[in-house]
Amino acid sequence: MNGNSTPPTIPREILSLKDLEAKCLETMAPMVRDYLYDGAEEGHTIRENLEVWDRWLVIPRMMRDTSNVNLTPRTHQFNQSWSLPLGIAPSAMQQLAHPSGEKATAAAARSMNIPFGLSTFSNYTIEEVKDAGRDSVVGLQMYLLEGRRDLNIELMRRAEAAGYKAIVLTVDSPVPGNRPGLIKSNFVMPKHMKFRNFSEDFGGPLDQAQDTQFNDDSTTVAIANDTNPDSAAARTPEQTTKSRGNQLIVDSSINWERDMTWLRENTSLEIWVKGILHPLDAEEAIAYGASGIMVSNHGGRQLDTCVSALDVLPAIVKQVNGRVPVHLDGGIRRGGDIFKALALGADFVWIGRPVWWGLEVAGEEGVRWVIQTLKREFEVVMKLMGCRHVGEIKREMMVTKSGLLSMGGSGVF
Ligand SMILES: Cc1cc2nc3c(=O)[nH]c(=O)nc-3n(C[C@H](O)[C@H](O)[C@H](O)COP(=O)(O)O)c2cc1C
Ligand SMILES: CCCCCCC(=O)C(=O)O
Repeated sequence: MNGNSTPPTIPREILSLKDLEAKCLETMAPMVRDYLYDGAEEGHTIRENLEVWDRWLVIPRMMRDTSNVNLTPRTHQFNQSWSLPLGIAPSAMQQLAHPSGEKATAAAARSMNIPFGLSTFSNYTIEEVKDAGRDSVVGLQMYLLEGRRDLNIELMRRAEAAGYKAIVLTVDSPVPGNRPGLIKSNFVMPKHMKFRNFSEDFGGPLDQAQDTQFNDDSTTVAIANDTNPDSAAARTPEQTTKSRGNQLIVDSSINWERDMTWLRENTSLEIWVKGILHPLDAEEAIAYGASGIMVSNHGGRQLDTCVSALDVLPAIVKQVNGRVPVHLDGGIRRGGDIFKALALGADFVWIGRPVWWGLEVAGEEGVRWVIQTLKREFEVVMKLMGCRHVGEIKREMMVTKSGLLSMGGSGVF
């Protein structure tokens, strides 16, 4: 974190999120940097998430009077109107980047009228963050905890009471991904930071990664046995083993039938499903009552070499066919990326890591700068593309390089 005592601002020479990232890396502690950047295994999916956007080229239309452009999403999301089709995805332990952590992020989201999702593993409470972000704080991201569904129920009650709109169930993380960088840097959350949503002083789920991947003791065996689908799926949520005293463990036995039913029975909030990459999983989510779907590979942090969200988006949008909103995250760094995701059918997009760059450099102000920059870039792209509102963004405005070659001399070209 920036150690200056004067209120930090973003230096004038920083023009893009890429510049901000470089600035952030000048001061970010190596362990925090490793946690933020660490992807699964060799980082293929992280790179894919960043490169996929440039495989699509845009074909602009001219002379369409774009003097006034409306950037608001086509439809309300979480029953609210937002200034942009952009939100802040849940990410754990934001105090690592700034002492005000999730409170600063939520306040920035509020000031820009975009939504924010809070991680189960935040450093500020459901109530504190709601207070900082008010109507912008719409979702509580949920990991279902092994043997401690009582804690999940308590979190949901508190989210309901505080006025959250949705539980965002993350389905791509039955176990932490193989994250070697994190192990090498010996990542642990500093002692003075807490998972403040829990009254007990719990250890975090990433300690689990260290145990499962690199230790050779009896605990490892116990967890490995827990991932056996035959034994796990047969248990009720309450029967899942509470493996270790003070450590929160994500339930690796999560499954559609048992857990979506359990969630629907235990909360009045909307249930959104985060981490969908297959059209048939989108279908499962809808069948079990999901109010919305987030196409995501968890920022490349879980399964290496898995597809990018953008590449599978069209197939998922086709499958969903307008029944629920389809959102996307992963690798969004420019206003043009927002445009491309919408052109391929997303209703809304979310960002993860760029928020940490803003937090690190200038706290709440830095996060606001990130949102303002994406907004400004998106607006310019809309104008140059000849789109006066989000409803005018069309699939036909984009082509892949190989698609462009094969179009030579055909159709209107
Ligand atoms: C540091 C960090 C922590 C994260 N923590 C969570 C989390 O607690 N729950 C969750 O569902 N996703 C989590 N994510 C994933 C994000 O919600 C999101 O899917 C991803 O960051 C989007 O990709 P991007 O970082 O390229 O924008 C985390 C991501 C990062 C970078
Ligand atoms: C079972 C995965 C726990 C990870 C918790 C935080 C997170 O989602 C992330 O670091 O990514």
